[in-house]
This record gives sequence, structure tokens and C-alpha cells, in this order.
Amino acid sequence: SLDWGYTDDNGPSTWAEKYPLAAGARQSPVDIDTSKATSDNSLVDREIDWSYPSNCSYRIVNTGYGWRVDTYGDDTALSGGPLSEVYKLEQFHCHWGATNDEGSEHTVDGKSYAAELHLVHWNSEKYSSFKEAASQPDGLAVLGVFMEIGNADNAELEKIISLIPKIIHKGQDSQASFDLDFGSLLPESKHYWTYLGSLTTPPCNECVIWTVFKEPITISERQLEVFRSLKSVGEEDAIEPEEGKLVKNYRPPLPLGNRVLRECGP
Ligand SMILES: C[C@@H](CNC(=O)c1ccc(S(N)(=O)=O)cc1)Cn1ccc2ccccc21
Ligand SMILES: [Zn+2]
Repeated sequence: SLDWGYTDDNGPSTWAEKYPLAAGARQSPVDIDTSKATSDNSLVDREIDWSYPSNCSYRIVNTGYGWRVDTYGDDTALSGGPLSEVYKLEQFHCHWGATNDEGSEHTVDGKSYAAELHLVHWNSEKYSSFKEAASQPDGLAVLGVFMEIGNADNAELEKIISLIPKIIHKGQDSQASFDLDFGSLLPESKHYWTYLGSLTTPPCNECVIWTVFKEPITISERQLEVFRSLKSVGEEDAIEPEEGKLVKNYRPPLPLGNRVLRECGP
């Protein structure tokens, strides 16, 4: 069985037993208590700037914890906002729940969204690899985008969803360089919250500068059901057809503690 996951016997409440960082004071996700967010002028008009060529996605893989699209970071760039250096896109992935009233990792005044997209970047100005950056306090920058249920399919997400039937089992991957317009995976408004946090999965390294956009994007119920059809076990694990389905893969919020939560944008 998996040494960590999202079931009762290996889920978030058990992670600290094997991954002590999970019990740290700078963990993610958090509940974004909008009354605590400070809009001090430290970020005034320091908008987040991103640049992703549409052909940077080259592979989608079933990690056993969800799907992940691996990207060529060379021509990508994330800067501005809370970031002091330029970060490169390493991968993006998603978290969701068993029902539509849960699924996001961050929450806003206690409200969960149906899913949350994470675009994972690393500080290639200061560090020489993603792995090195993932053990540094300013090593990674993750953009969080809330996803709410809409009537229409999200056309850009459909390019990813159409590949999921090829990676149903853990470890399967599909080398597909698909053209993605990242503009449609990010909200129109650049209004965001930012705080210092961690990876939301083991080893839960406290290496992430988080930027969570306020405005959600939409995904259809059908598209979300496709996410839930992924399996956390390999093809060789002979189990019942309904078993091992990844119906949820989100970590509930951890205390913000004495961390500063900053807000920026119109
Ligand atoms: C980064 C880990 C692998 N995990 C991730 O890359 C990752 C990225 C983003 C998120 S999220 N959901 O927060 O956006 C979660 C996990 C590798 N790794 C494993 C052991 C280990 C030890 C030191 C450094 C790296 C290490
Ligand atoms: Zn994530």
C-alpha cells in the first residue's frame, strides 16, 4: 500500500508520523481569513507576471496521488508580486474532492472550492535544480487557482482530460506535447493572497512562497468526474474495479499561526 495518501489509514492526519515536517509551523494549505489579510503597500502594484509558451507541456503522469503535467521550464518565467527572483515552471497538477462541496486545499473564510490547480515553479536564479530549490525557504513559488463547477467544459482543461484515460493507473504516463493556452487556466483578475508555506504533500518541505488567486476558473462536473476516475494503484495491483479510485486528494487547512497573509490587487 502507499506510505502516504488520502485514505483514513494513510491520510493527512497520519503524515507527521513518517514526515515530521508535516507538523511544522509553516505548513500549507491554510484557510484564507480575509479579515486577517493585510494590503500593506509592500506589494502595491507589484502584480504577478507570468509567461508560458503554449508548447511547454510535454508529459502527463499518474503519480498515484493525481495527475501531473511536466513542463519544460526554459522559456517560462514567473516574477513580481511577492517574488524577488524569476521562477521557472516545473509542473502543474490539481487537487479535488469526492463531492463538489470540497476539494480545494486552500479555503476562503472557511469556503472550499470543488478543486484547486497548482502551478509549481522553482527559483532558478538562486538554485541549480528543482530538487535543490525544494529544500530552501524561498525555493518554490506555487500559483493556486480555485476551480468551481460551471455549466460549460473548460476547453483548455479538456486537452488534459482527454489524456486521462491513458493514465488511469499509478505510474502510467503519456508523452504528449500538447498546446496549452495557460491564459485560460488562470483567472482574468490578478487579485491574489500570498503567504509563506509548504508543499501540501509529503515530505511537506517548508519551501513555498504561495500565491493564491481570488477569482476561480470553472470546470464542468463531467470533467471533474474524469479526475475522480484516476486510480492510486498500479495496473498490476489486482483489486476490485471500484477500489483504489482517487476520489479525493486534498489536504485540509493547517493553522496560519503568526504568519503574515498579504493581499494584493484591485
Ligand atoms: C519535492 C518532492 C516532490 N514533491 C513535489 O515536487 C511537490 C510539488 C508541489 C506540491 S504542492 N501540492 O504544494 O503544489 C507538492 C509536492 C521531492 N522530494 C522528495 C523528498 C525530498 C527531500 C528534499 C527535497 C525534495 C524532495
Ligand atoms: Zn498541489
